[in-house]
Amino acid sequence: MKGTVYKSTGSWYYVKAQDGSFINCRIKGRFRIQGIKSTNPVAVGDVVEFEIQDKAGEQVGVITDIHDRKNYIVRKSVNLSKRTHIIAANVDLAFMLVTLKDPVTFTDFIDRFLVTCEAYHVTPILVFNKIDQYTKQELVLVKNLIALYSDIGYQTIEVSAATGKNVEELKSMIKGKTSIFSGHSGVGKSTLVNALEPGLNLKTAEISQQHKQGQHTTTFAEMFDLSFSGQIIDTPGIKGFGIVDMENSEIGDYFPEFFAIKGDCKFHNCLHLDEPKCAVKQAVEQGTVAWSRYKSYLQIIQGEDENYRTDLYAE
Ligand SMILES: Nc1nc2c(ncn2[C@@H]2O[C@H](COP(=O)(O)OP(=O)(O)OP(=O)(O)O)[C@@H](O)[C@H]2O)c(=O)[nH]1
Ligand SMILES: [Zn+2]
Repeated sequence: MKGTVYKSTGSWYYVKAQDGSFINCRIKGRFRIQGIKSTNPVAVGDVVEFEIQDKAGEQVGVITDIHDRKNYIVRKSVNLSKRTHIIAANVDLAFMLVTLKDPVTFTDFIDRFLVTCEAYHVTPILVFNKIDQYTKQELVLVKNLIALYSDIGYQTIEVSAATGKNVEELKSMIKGKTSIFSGHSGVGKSTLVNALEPGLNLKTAEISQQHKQGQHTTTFAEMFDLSFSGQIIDTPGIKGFGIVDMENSEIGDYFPEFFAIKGDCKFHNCLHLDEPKCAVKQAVEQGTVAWSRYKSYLQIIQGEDENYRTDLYAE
């Protein structure tokens, strides 16, 4: 039988069958997926084949096969092993909530998210939340950022989870799709999702509270059906996505505006660093490519820490 994984605890998988019923499944003993060094062979969002077995009068599912993934999102494993943890598979849209204050979202964080989405073939959408809380001056900064990213070709939307502004528009974007929401703690993920689907209480708040108390909890993603069709994957405790398994030579290609002009670089394998006659660096100098984007690129290529801070908004 075919089904979709809605939840996993590491040893159990909660699978929704095509008839809408849910079955607890285990993985067949020596079941492994070739070519993926991950700590979890099956993830939320995976489409799987399973068999029903009768164990002491109880029906238990056994996952026997996994269908090809359209895409998957990973993060580095917490234990620093070289293996990765698959957060979710078969994701259509990845939303990142951005706020310019309370908390501040810096452009390097946005850019890392976008690069990861490019690499994993997930469509990113930048959601500028808390649009109700900005002064006129701050709104100018928001508009500038929106212009920057929409010029590159990214979808953006201004919303207010508090006042409901553009929540209906956002709803029409997620309708019928499988979406994932990320962003710094406090950007309003839970509030927004509750505005989209009242009653769907995501665990994000609860988990970050646990972090504050210094507890380490292993958290697992979970998928929820939306009443107006579509699914949201809740990923407790995940602010952004890690950049893993990326060669320096491919990072530039995940900046669409760099990719578009790299044919004009003197060297076909230009890394846009110190090479002469680099079209990307020229574009940065001329202002047609944003300096903040180039700066993020340098940070990623130099492997700087994700929490590296810049104060670009002050410029
Ligand atoms: N002014 C304003 N406040 C908002 C808006 N959306 C959320 N908030 C407030 O921002 C705070 C954080 O919101 P949450 O929904 O808990 O944020 P979160 O992203 O889920 O945070 P974590 O659970 O820590 O990841 C709360 O006090 C919300 O009431 C908004 O659109 N406007
Ligand atoms: Zn170049």
